[in-house]
Amino acid sequence: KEKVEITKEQQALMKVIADAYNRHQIPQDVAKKLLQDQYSAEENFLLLTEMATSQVQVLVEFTKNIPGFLSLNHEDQIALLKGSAVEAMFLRSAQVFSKKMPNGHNEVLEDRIRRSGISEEFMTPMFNFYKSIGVLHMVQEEQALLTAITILTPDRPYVKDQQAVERLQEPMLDLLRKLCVLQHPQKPQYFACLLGRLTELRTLNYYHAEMLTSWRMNDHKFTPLLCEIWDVE
Ligand SMILES: Cc1cc(OCc2c(-c3c(Cl)cncc3Cl)noc2C(C)C)ccc1-c1ccc2c(C(=O)O)cn(C)c2c1
Repeated sequence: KEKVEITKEQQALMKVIADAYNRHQIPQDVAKKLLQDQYSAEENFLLLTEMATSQVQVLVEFTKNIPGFLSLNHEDQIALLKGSAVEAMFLRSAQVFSKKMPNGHNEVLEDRIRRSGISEEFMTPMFNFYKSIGVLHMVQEEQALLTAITILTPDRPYVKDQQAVERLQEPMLDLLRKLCVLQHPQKPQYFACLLGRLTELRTLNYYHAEMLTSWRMNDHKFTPLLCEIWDVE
């Protein structure tokens, strides 16, 4: 049986990524609005839009803390953020559902998502993904690393220096593999399972593009930040 050891620099990398992940969260006043405001499809959409906008800001801050990210070519930094934003946000919202938010937030959040003008055909894959993340019971470090790995996907559209991105992603993948062996010794397939979720995430990009189109057909407005990161309007 291979003895898995986390090196000193891997411990340092883990700390940087986990701290950045924990430091950047949606402000409580935004999350709290979930329970307060009204319930019409209009209000739900506006609230989700506000949460998504806040989540993108959180994501940008987290990304800037990934060692080496800021020394990448600037256009590539933008290409990585735009290419991974939806996936990172699905990952985050899935973890929010599975981490059992306080006093019934989950039901409220689920209800608002279900009644925000998203058509049924996208609900199923979305909530299936939430469930498939939930059953994994990921620890914070795994969630943080998986998010960093998603952001550092070399083959996003318009990325010029893919090798430079691979060089940043590889140490994260190696660290996550070791972490999975140490955290889930009874599940040897756990690491492979996590990577499988990244593949499932990519399919959600497609559904999300359709969701955006159908919202826009019904004349729903997004914030400038969401328009920029999702190339709408
Ligand atoms: C839960 C959600 C949804 C969301 O986006 C909402 C949307 C999505 C869409 C959809 Cl529905 C599902 N998954 C991903 C996308 Cl991106 N697609 O378009 C929109 C808007 C523009 C209508 C953005 C962010 C959160 C979110 C994230 C983190 C937390 C959090 C914490 O960290 O503690 C506490 N709360 C209440 C959170 C809510």
